[in-house]
Amino acid sequence: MEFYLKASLKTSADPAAGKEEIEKIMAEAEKTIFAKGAPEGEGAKIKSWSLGDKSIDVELTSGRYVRVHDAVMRLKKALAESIGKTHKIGIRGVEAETFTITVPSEHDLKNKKIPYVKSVEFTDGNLVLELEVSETEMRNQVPDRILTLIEDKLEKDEYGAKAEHWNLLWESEDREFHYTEDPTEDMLKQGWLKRGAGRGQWIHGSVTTRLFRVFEQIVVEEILNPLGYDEMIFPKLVMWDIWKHSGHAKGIYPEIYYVCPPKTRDPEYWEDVMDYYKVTHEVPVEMLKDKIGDPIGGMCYAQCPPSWGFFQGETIATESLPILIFDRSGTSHRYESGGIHGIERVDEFHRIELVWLGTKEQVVETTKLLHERYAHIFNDIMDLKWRKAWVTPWFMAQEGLAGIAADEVTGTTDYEAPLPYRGPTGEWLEFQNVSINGDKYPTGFNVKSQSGEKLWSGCSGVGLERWTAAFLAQHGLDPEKWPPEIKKRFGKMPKQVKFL
Ligand SMILES: Nc1ncnc2c1ncn2[C@@H]1O[C@H](COS(=O)(=O)NC(=O)[C@@H](N)CO)[C@@H](O)[C@H]1O
Ligand SMILES: [Zn+2]
Repeated sequence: MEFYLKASLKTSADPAAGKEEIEKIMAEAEKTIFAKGAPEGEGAKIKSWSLGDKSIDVELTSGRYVRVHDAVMRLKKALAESIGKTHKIGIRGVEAETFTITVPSEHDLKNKKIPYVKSVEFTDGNLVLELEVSETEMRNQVPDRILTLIEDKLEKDEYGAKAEHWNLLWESEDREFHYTEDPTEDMLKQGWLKRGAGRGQWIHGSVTTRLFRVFEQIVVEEILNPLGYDEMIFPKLVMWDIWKHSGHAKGIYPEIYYVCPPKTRDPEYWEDVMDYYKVTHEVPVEMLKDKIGDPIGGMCYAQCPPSWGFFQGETIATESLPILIFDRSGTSHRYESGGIHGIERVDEFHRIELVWLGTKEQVVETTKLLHERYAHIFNDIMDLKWRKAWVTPWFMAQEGLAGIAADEVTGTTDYEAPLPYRGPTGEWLEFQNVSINGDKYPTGFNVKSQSGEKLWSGCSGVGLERWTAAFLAQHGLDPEKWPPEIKKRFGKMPKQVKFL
């Protein structure tokens, strides 16, 4: 990997007068200003330099230490101090004439439209990127972000785009399944629910709603109350700024439902749209496009990110840690893959999101307690066949990254259940997860602790559609056949609407 920069340092006067000082600085640079912060001999190098009548022209190369754009700023500073004092020659600015980054790669880039990248050439095992950057971009680490972007792409290709990491942690004993139908088909037949007007959207009748609430109540009574979680209400319309801090802005675009505000509330502005509808009974979507503003963000996707707005920029008192909160105040929306998935994969879903925040020890301890409580629910109350696996952390997957986290503590545990109707080799359903997110969110949202110790956090998403899908797929739709605890909590079958 190589950085190359041909730059011209614009001077306020002919630099020839300072030739001696300039020569000295150039001669020593690789041992002094270009060496600081780099392992022995791995700093920036001067390929050539010369004096113009109002500039000092230089060619620099570097590896990943003391990169050429940092090196040229150090050179500018050293030169300005020296010839500025002795000859009153100022350095006006740095102009990058040629800036290239060369990265070894097996193949070309698919997307070549990268900000500040003029061209991408794939020649004999290398990607050669030609950048078009000013001093501002060089100071703002734009070349570094471009290199990171390329290396992430190459790494992801190495892992294989969707190479999800999966390591079995635990599996409950096998159970006999007396029911092997597709519960969604059965529920439709029995009128428990109906498809909504939207893609992957359902309208839940009294029975599935009751079942959601039974599962929710179990989470409240078996986990949230005993472990001391307090309920909060997290925003459900998420602004770009939140997703910038949470990292979602790196890779969430294919799956979010975008939200745009009207350009104005003035009814006159909308009169033509209303008239159009009243006459044609069609919504003039084309007309709407230029009457609504740019997307301000999207519908709730991961559910926990907006909670961080509550802690952002704050220092938390030791007595308040660990913070244990949960939200169940609204829906999450994802533009999921096409095709009909029944209720196990929908575009609009209902989740209880638990978030915990504290020192690393507190977060690890809290996570352990959670795993124990969940096991108790799935083994002793829901009588499920299930397993849990160590997987690519959800926040990496949602930033389009693959692999596993740096340390063995940070990461996501997926809880999965077999759906008998999919057959013995059918894919198991991820029905919830528990994650230790390391210091990602406290750092991302600049949350500090009174003790100064790094804050860690974790989160767990309980998907009510998923719990219901797993439970009904294994136990069927007849409450008489449900585990006693569920049957008791469910009570008498609620009355249902009779359609003729
Ligand atoms: N399309 C979907 N339909 C139904 N439930 C879903 C869908 N996507 C996610 N969920 C539920 O939400 C849970 C967590 O989603 S996640 O993306 O894996 N993880 C996160 O977003 C974390 N913030 C924890 O919620 C999943 O385990 C599942 O129970
Ligand atoms: Zn979360």
